[in-house]
Amino acid sequence: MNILDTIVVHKKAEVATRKSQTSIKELEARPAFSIPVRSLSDSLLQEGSTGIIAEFKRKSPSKGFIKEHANVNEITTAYTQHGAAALSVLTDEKFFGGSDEDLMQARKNDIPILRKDFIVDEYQIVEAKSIGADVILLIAACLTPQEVKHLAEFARSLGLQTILELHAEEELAHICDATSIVGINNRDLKTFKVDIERSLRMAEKLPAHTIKIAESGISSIENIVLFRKNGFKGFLIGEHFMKQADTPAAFAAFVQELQSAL
Ligand SMILES: O=C(O)c1ccccc1NCC(=O)[C@H](O)[C@H](O)COP(=O)(O)O
Repeated sequence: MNILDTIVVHKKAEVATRKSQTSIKELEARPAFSIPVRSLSDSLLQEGSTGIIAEFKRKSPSKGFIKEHANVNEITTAYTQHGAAALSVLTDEKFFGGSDEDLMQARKNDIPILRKDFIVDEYQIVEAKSIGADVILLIAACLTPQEVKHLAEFARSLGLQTILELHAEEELAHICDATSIVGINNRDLKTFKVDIERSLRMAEKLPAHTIKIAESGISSIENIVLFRKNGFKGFLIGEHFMKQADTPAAFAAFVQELQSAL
């Protein structure tokens, strides 16, 4: 079994356990469930936006530990203060060392937050809203087109936006009305190989109105300038910032350099 299949099997079991512990009614009663949702598309399309979706990521299946004891408050606050367009917080514990608590801490910041997890069930979308997320991710490689449509429409009914993550041309059939934001993952989630050109090749195939996000393996200003020239509005970056000894300072310097390059 490849890593993505392993994660999905684990996630389905985890969701079953969580459902037996906390009802939908209890999730809906949490204060964060009722707070206004921030729009990712508005933030990415805003004049002068850096477009950076800055990710808080302690470890990953491809790299192991990146920053095991990272402080979520310190890092997400610095990302926000220094110009991130949005935050991405991994909530998967087993494979990424994240937690719902990390996202709840990050919610102190007033910019859109992506719950970065492996969503296979409506329950996780209610849960995302109940911990303060504004956006969910649906990964085409682990869902059918019908499941994507159903889950994206469900997210929309709760006021949440969806990023549909694609990796291969065959997955273009997963695009639907409720998925106007599409992320192209440069990392093959089965082999971990990163190919920055993948975003550029796939971008040409997307419907014209799509808001395009390049994901994974982005580590330079040149990468972002090239993606922008090709119509990308968003850039999901985790490892490059998290692996720096001083993540807040490295992020601030990166944004400053980006702004002078644009
Ligand atoms: O990052 C991984 O190793 C990984 C492995 C299997 C499934 C998903 C994985 N990552 C999730 C992501 O999509 C990235 O965290 C995100 O795009 C940021 O990528 P990066 O800037 O390369 O950390």
